[in-house]
Amino acid sequence: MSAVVVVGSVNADTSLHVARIPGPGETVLALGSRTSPGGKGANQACAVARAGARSVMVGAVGTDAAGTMLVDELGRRGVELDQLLRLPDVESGGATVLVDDDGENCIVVSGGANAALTPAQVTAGLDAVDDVGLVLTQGELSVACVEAAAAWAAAHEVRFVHNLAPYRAATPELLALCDPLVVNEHEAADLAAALGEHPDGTDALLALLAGRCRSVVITLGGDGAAYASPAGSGARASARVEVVDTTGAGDAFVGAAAAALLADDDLGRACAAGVAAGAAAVQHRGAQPEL
Ligand SMILES: Nc1ncnc2c1ncn2[C@@H]1O[C@H](COP(=O)(O)OP(=O)(O)OP(=O)(O)O)[C@@H](O)[C@H]1O
Repeated sequence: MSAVVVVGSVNADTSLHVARIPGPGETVLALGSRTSPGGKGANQACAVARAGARSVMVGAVGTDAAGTMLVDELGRRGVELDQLLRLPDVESGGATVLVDDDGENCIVVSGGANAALTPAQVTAGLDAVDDVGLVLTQGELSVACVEAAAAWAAAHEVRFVHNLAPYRAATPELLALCDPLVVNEHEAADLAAALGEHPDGTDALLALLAGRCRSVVITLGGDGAAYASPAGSGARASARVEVVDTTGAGDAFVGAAAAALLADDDLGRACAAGVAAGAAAVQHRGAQPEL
């Protein structure tokens, strides 16, 4: 059975619920806290599995207790972990997530084992997976690891999907392989600015990025998502739902959309699947639903 292989970060998330997110120099008391599996790669791998597709994780955690928790939790969520390395002498990656009463968040990520992963380990991990149907990456691994995954996908004629989150500079060569590039509105604007352009509005942003990538998706928060590809462009609206916590909404979108693309859905149907998963994600606390 063909797999979505997620080459990405795995973090232990500590989520702190606060009345409001503090400014510089301020201290606030948390109203509650919980530790759960996170990291954009792991969140997306879980979303792929939740969508019913075969999901394989290529990445790294430490040999610490957090690493053991992460392996257990991802396994329980149906993600294949044979290529998730346990690296000695390095801590597992971690993120501290502040979520306020309005569901807004603010996140600090510590790379740990994710930052120690090498491009050669990424390539070896991909080589070891049987029947890779789609390679999915995000911006929390090193640029060199993402480029190694993209190069592997190109060499093996496998679809490459990149979620440029968090935003960072991307080469024209990497962008040209993305099918699609998935970005939110801020990441899209940052990317456009880096290309020396300041297009006004989503349609202009889509047109600009579609010219640099094989296809592009811009997620629009509560408004859903818009897409453009050589086969056509369009938008998928989100259902109006009560927002509890937006953490991981983008990851839920990307994982569900990748699972749909693996099943040969077109980009419009993949966006519809992503929007439905994103709307479900904002209705629970944390990056992933409790099991
Ligand atoms: N308020 C909302 N109501 C319904 N759906 C939402 C809402 N916010 C986000 N979503 C869903 O999640 C998807 C991704 O959201 P968004 O565009 O905010 O990405 P993001 O900034 O990467 O998210 P995050 O960083 O919070 O995980 C949207 O396309 C939509 O489907």
